[in-house]
Amino acid sequence: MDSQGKRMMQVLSTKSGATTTKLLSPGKLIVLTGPSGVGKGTLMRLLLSRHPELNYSISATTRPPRPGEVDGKDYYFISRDKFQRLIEKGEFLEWAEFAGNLYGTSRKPVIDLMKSGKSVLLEIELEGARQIRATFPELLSIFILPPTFNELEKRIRGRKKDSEDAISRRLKRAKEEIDSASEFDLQIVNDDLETAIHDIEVAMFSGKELF
Ligand SMILES: Nc1ncnc2c1ncn2[C@@H]1O[C@H](COP(=O)(O)OP(=O)(O)OP(=O)(O)O)[C@@H](O)[C@H]1O
Ligand SMILES: Nc1nc2c(ncn2[C@@H]2O[C@H](COP(=O)(O)O)[C@@H](O)[C@H]2O)c(=O)[nH]1
Repeated sequence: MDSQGKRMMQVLSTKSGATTTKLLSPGKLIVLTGPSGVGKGTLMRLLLSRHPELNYSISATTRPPRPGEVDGKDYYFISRDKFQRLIEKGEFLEWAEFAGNLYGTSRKPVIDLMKSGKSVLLEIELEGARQIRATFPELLSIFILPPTFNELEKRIRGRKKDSEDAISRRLKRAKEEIDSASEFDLQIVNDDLETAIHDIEVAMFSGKELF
């Protein structure tokens, strides 16, 4: 088996705590989307730590860094002018305005990873997910839902990272986003974190295009 076709062994944890050996085929694109605060980032970090063959693309944003966020690790924090220039040069695979800031996925790193047979996980908002789905119809797209709207609000507030203005913009947008959940391949409720991870893993490892 050559490096492109090499299937990597992966241990898939199950809800019972038992493990099963699974193979994730390379060169796949998986998109996690859903409202702000639903837990996409938390799920993505867990998936990346458990499945080293998955790759993450660091997004660019015009949002100022939150305390503790690191440029080049959490995001590339850039000015609106620079972001606009990158749009004009066609450097983004997708980009969108969300709650007053611009966010985008750089084209080259994602395409290079996929060309070299690596799998890529993107964690992006609704408009960007739609753009990616139009470009790569074969992708696996997963919409993460909160157990209730009240719980979503509790999570956004609980992380204490956003201003009141940002929280209300995000909650307003969340209602519209949740109404679009059925556009995506799968809808997974992030109530119990381990159950949600398990459900995503099942989709990743048993979807026909992922085997
Ligand atoms: N299953 C869960 N149960 C309870 N709390 C959770 C769960 N999943 C995530 N959280 C918490 O919810 C908060 C928001 O999670 P996170 O930042 O991952 O959301 P997000 O969808 O990535 O948000 P954003 O889109 O704004 O970046 C965090 O404090 C996180 O610890
Ligand atoms: N369309 C894109 N959306 C992105 C990208 N990177 C992150 N995001 C999404 O933006 C919101 C807000 O993020 P936050 O870090 O300010 O809380 C959230 O839904 C992210 O998933 C991207 O490259 N493109």
